[in-house]
Amino acid sequence: MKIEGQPYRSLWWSDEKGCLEIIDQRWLPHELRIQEVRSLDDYADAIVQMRVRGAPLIGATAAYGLAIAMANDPSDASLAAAYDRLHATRPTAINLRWALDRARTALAPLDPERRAEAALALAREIAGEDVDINHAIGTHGLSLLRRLAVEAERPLNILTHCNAGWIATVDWGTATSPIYQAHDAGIDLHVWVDETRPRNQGALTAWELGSHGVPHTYITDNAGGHLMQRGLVDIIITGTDRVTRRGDVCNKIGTYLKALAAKDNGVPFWVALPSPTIDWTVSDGLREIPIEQRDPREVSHIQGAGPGGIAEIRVTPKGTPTRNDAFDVTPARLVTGFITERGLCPATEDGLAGLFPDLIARRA
Ligand SMILES: CSC[C@@H](O)[C@@H](O)C(=O)COP(=O)(O)O
Repeated sequence: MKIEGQPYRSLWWSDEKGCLEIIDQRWLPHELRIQEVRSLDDYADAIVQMRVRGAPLIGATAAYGLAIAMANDPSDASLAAAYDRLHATRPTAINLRWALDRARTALAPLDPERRAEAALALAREIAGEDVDINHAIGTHGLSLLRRLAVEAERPLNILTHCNAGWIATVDWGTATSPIYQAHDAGIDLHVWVDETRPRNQGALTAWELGSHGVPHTYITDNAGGHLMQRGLVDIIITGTDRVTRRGDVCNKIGTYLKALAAKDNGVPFWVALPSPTIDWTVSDGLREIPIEQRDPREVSHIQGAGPGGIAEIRVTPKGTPTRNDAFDVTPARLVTGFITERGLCPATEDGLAGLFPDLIARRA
């Protein structure tokens, strides 16, 4: 997508510099900073610190991380250590394990001398596939939005939570891909952007949508139900960090409450789902998906841009205990359906298996 008219991806490999370059998302939406990622430590740090974030982008970054490890030392021990190091960075988004498993399966049988080149080619392939998958999600989502727009007879109001935008992926985004494609197709729409405390990923979504000229309004996390009660939300589209084979959706904290309010108000709740985000090995999202516990400081303090740069201030009394669950699980029964790269389907095991019969063999 474009920033001030110039096309960007969230990461790209520079042959000239011999390293990966990323948009360091900690500085967005205030500053566009590009960072070179060179060592395995840099890769792990980029994911842990959320310089790169969003399930698909974490997966693609990890694939490049394994490639760097193989360039430095292609031995079996190095492959195993790099896998473990990267896998330990963040626990919830399944795309991380998906990308690492795919790379390890491809690299392990190879002669070590061939691993570096093969790992880099595979990382490029994973990044390229992500772009294609997200574009296809957008095409299928566009047909859904087109139908709703005809019924709405006014600008179509879409609500989204967190940032499942192009910077959470390599390009296009998942939840935003239908929005960008609908906007580009001339559909009159407006997006309610949830703030998404504590990391305020909504500000990233607002920055993206603003750069693309998509009409939007930034709202507090608690406003969604109120807007739904007043008929001001026609559809919700979120991304996801992991979907179980029966269709439970793990996504950024607060998603569950939006789904509950949507059910109560008859608002369709759709989830944009790339197939690498399906964890076929688990069924019950509440019991089986590990929820990342992040630094309580993200709750007790807020960050923003001030006259002297980026500033952090405390919002709680000193010493107040805080807890920071980064994700929650929305049971499949609250999800209207999935928008995938192969089309739309209900949030059920049969729905997913019908679209992805070639992938269900990954079931435990
Ligand atoms: C296309 S991204 C889908 C999800 O990864 C996104 O909604 C989300 O929860 C991101 O969480 P984050 O903690 O910012 O990595």
